[in-house]
Amino acid sequence: MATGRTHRPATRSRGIPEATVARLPLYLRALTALSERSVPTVSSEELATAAGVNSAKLRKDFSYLGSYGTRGVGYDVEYLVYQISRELGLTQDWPVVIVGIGNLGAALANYGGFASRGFRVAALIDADPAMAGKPVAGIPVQHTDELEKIIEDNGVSIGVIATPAGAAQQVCDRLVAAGITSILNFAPTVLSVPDGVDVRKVDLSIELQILAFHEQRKAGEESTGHEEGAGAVPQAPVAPHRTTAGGPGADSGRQGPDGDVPAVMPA
Ligand SMILES: NC(=O)c1ccc[n+]([C@@H]2O[C@H](COP(=O)([O-])OP(=O)(O)OC[C@H]3O[C@@H](n4cnc5c(N)ncnc54)[C@H](O)[C@@H]3O)[C@@H](O)[C@H]2O)c1
Repeated sequence: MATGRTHRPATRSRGIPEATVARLPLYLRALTALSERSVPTVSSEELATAAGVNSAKLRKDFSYLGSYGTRGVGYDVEYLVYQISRELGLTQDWPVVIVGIGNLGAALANYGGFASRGFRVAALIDADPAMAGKPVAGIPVQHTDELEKIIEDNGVSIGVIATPAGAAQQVCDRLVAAGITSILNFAPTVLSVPDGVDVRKVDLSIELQILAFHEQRKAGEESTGHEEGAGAVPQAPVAPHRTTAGGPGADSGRQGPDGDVPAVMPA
């Protein structure tokens, strides 16, 4: 964990555990899909399967929201979408800045999923003077010289860092000094931030490494299986499809389909 990183209590001030908060986006994604198909109600079991979590855990999570469903009917999909969106703070617009508009930053800027989830890309910032003024996803890139002014003018509280690792801490420091209190870091480095600033990092290569670990275990199991026929001692079964420790579904005892647990983790 980064030195000086915010230490959040395991339970948020409103009494919702962090593990529950981390699962809310999974429920919301599953519920949004149901809503798009005009499904009016859903049982806890169906929703748990769609979200890739254990249904008892889901019911416990929803009890923190004061949502208990109706016996024999289930949960009202639209109301639950509203409740979870409100709890996650998604009923308001969150302006976001992306710093580092290379391959990844441009891909993020072009990703339509932010806007539909309440995150408006307010500005794109890059240190390369040659990029200044060039539109990416319809937004002109602005130079890092303008960073503080951009954040102030747009009331931005969430920053996305997509710079090379070597520049990330310095970018982070400037973002924080300018008033940013939440950072999503894609650069492969651990950021140090003062108390009160939340950092989440995304590292797809770590996710791949975890998959590689399981592939290796599976391959080992297969070869052991062959030996088994020749009289070898059977191995303990490999745990199916586990996530990164601490992920939203990590303690659920069962996992959903690929991609259910976001490749995002606390810094
Ligand atoms: N987390 C992941 O899963 C993941 C996946 C891909 C890439 N990455 C990381 O994302 C980062 C960007 O990757 P990329 O392929 O887009 O690189 P890139 O070289 O295409 O883009 C980096 C951009 O950052 C800009 N930049 C450099 N220093 C800066 C500074 N101080 N302030 C503002 N902008 C600055 C550069 O001008 C460039 O436009 C790298 O750190 C890379 O390792 C992470």
